Amino acid sequence: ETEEAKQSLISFMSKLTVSNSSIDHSWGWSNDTDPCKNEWKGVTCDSKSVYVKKIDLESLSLTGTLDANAICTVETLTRLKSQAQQCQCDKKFSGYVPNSVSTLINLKRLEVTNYNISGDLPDLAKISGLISFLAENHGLTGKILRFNFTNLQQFNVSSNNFSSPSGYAVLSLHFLLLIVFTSMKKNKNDDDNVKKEEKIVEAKKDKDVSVDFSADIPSNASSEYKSSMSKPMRYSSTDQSALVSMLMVVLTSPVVKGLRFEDLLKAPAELLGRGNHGSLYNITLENGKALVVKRIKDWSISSEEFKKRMQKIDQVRHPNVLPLVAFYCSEQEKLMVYEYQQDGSLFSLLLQGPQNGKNLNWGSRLQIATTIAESLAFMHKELQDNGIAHGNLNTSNILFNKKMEPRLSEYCLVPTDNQDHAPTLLLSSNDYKTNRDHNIDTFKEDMYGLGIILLELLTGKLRYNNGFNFGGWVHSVVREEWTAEVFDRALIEERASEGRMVNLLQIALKCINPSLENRLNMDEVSVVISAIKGEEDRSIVSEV
Ligand SMILES: Nc1ncnc2c1ncn2[C@@H]1O[C@H](COP(=O)(O)OP(=O)(O)OP(=O)(O)O)[C@@H](O)[C@H]1O
Repeated sequence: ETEEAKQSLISFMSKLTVSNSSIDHSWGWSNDTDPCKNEWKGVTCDSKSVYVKKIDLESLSLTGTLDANAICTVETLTRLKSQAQQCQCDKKFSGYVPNSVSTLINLKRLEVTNYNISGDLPDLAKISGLISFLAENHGLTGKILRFNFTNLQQFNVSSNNFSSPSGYAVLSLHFLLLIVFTSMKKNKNDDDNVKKEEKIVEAKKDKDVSVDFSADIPSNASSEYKSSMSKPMRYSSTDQSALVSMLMVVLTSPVVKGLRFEDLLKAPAELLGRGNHGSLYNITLENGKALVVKRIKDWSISSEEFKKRMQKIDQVRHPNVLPLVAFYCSEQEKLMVYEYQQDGSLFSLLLQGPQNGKNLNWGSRLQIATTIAESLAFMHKELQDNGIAHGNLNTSNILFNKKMEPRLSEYCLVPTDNQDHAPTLLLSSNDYKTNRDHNIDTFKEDMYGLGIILLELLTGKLRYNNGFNFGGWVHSVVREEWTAEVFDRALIEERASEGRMVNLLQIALKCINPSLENRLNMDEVSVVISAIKGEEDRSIVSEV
């Protein structure tokens, strides 16, 4: 996490206590630890352990002041949950929900029930991705403003002291909103020209009070996604609308037939990550289909060139390269759309260990290495003349299907013709910084990326590790002739063939050779890795 966010969290926790004693040190929440890497109690981070996503204090039996203001700098927060037990209705908590909570644009759930929270209800309309707001049994006051969230699934502010929108005091307003039906009422507005939705909600109330929650909203995507994506979508006539549709190109995939840019805007969106190349969102279309949208950052490539590259990529298909299903391109915005892959990435498998029946034993690691090298060799061969390499090869771009077959995603995100751009994308690790060469060739860079992936598979360690010089570490271990020490313990325990592991290690070291000239090409690498795999297969057959 950033230092600022960490300090905010510490300040937030400092106002809470456990039954009049101080906070348990074993929970973390201290200056010398990191909320994600040191797994602070109650904190959940993203899969790369970089930023805080959720805070759940429900099980910690805390008392004190819930200073929600303190955590408003933790912009990545998607959930804040803190619930006093029903038996603690003497309201040991106090606090308030500040208006600045609306700066938490990624917030999806805010659940603070049974505390002694007072003050006005914050302006929830600004957090358009909110799906749950539970704040029952408080002393919340003020007016419930007109708002409408297409995403909202739960809203409970029972037993508070609100006044109605028209100003009449309403005591103990108790209602549970059930979103029963969403009707789409498309309505073009000449000023902002965004699609509008009208939601029908059913309110079950214990007092005969009607509150109007309907208001027009531009879309139901998270506000960051929505606001960023809607900028280039300002159009003011039917002609321009048609032009916008032309900018959205749906490729040959039957899964998204007829997909329109408006469908992307309208769909609920969840931020999956912010990488070097931009932000990635998971969106769900009305028909239930889940897609991911990569909103590309700072790619100074002409629209024409972008379109050409995308169409070229579409023509070169390999079963282990995730196909692009659509793309969008305007002067301001470039988007790439893929199907959502629910079976995780190589990064998460290496980081979190075996999950959902997936296990990285020696056989599967060798299979993954062989498949990636083969698919890259194929793509490089087919796209050599067009100068299109993957450009961003890393373990989070290797996604699995149910059978644990790897697929490369985001092929072609880096233009080879833009030398100014390429180095910044590639300088994300210290090991590369030390070996950088200004004459970047993205095909060779793919080779470097593959080398690092092979090292990660062999060592079980991840390249991205706070200033850790991964490549340098491997080199030093090998130089000192401690080769066996470099391998993942699990592989040694499994009695994987040391000879074949050393052979693969040698290939990896060749791939990351600082001298670009001396690196092999992908076809050569693929042949050698397949040979190691063939040897392994034969040894298994002969053992049987
Ligand atoms: N099609 C997909 N389906 C499901 N998850 C995906 C898909 N593509 C990427 N992801 C996952 O989403 C997360 C965020 O992806 P993102 O591309 O932003 O990460 P990154 O590769 O580190 O960034 P960048 O490519 O910009 O350097 C990663 O964990 C990645 O594995």
